[in-house]
Amino acid sequence: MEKLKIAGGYPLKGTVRVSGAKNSAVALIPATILADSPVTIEGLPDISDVEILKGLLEEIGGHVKLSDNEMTVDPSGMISMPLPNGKVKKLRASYYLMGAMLGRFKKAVIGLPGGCHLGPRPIDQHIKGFEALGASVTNEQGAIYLRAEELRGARIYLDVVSVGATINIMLAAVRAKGRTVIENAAKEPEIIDVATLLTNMGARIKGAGTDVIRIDGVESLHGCRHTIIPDRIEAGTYIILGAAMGEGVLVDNVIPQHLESLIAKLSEMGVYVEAGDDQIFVRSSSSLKAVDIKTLVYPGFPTDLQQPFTSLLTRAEGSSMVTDTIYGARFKHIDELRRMNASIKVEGRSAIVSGPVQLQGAKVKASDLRAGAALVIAGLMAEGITEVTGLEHIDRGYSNLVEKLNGLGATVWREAMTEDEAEQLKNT
Ligand SMILES: CC(=O)N[C@H]1[C@@H](OP(=O)(O)OP(=O)(O)OC[C@H]2O[C@@H](n3ccc(=O)[nH]c3=O)[C@H](O)[C@@H]2O)O[C@H](CO)[C@@H](O)[C@@H]1O
Ligand SMILES: C=C(OP(=O)(O)O)C(=O)O
Repeated sequence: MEKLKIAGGYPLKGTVRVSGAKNSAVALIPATILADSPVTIEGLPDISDVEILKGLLEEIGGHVKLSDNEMTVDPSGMISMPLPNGKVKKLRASYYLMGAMLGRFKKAVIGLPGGCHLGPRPIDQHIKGFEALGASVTNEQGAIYLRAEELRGARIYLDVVSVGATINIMLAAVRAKGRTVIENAAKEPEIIDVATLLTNMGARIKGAGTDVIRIDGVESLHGCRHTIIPDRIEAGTYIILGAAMGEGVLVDNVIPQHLESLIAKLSEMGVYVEAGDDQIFVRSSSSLKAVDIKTLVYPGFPTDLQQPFTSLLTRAEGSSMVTDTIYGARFKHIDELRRMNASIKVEGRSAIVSGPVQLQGAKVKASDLRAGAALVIAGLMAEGITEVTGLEHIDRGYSNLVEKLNGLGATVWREAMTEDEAEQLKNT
């Protein structure tokens, strides 16, 4: 087991290149199951979620090659192998195996997913969608059993705007008979990316990126080549870091339109942010103003940037309110930030940050992926050395983090934990 050590307090400068989007990758890879010939995806991030999905596709008989961030999946030999346990529990997005395997084989057994613990994360809307398409869905000892004689297009209104349910229903519907209409669909850029791949595979999808998606089912799908979109959350994390500590940080390979809510909030704080075609330049300021943020579905402020943004707010003058309307309990990073001298109160779905304070290095633990990002940013802002444990969460979503940070002039390194430290961590 390893920990991350950060020597904080130094300004950052230079260029950082953003990798492919985790939340696209984890849907694009299962989507390849639906084809009958090889699919190649370019620009995948070096993250554990991608490795785990590769292993899962191999378990069901896929031939998968992954090198230089490019994955080619030959799905022709795949079978509907039950996956009730094991790797499926290591990530959230294993739920996309349900839609993709149901779409291709009309049956699937998939264990309930893992992923970040952000409070309750039900999948009732996914199940509602599968049932509307004609599947019977049961939960047996923690695994979801899906079976259908045939899948028939249906009109499905999502009671909750859900990224996962929107994509999962698309996956199940592309090879169903007739037309499926998803109403109140999520509009995140990753949904458009998945629809683009499926369309290149021969699917007929209209309206991805709006709240009504129409899918006309086709008999079969074929292989193709697809380039993934850049990760707007990874980009946002480096932009926030640039806003906190940057003497001039250029974040390269971004789609600035995906980050408008973040850019607006940073400008309101007094951060210098300039968006180019596929780059964003950011420079901190000696005094930052407090702002309130409320997370919302896209194009609102992303919940996945709420935790990293909270670290930045510790430097702002005054009181900032952070409200998470998507995950009301996504505040496990706050106790750790307090250990680092932050002054933050949690009241219901909101955290109130008082600043400015000078953060101090400390030993902290990442409870989930973006809590990890928040602590890394805090460590870089802090005086002294910070040690972050729980790296398995951070490795789910940040490609080559140490190299990218050190490329900006940070001093960050991974170190093996002693046996005592590893034992202590297990008991916390
Ligand atoms: C792999 C992936 O893409 N993960 C992202 C995805 O997660 P995920 O797809 O799991 O998140 P959803 O968009 O589905 O969740 C949004 C909200 O709807 C609720 N809900 C969701 C589904 C459902 O069937 N019933 C229900 O009540 C959730 O509890 C949550 O409050 O979108 C989240 C919200 O942008 C991001 O934080 C995650 O990074
Ligand atoms: C919550 C996240 O991921 P997941 O849904 O994969 O757990 C995230 O990326 O911040």
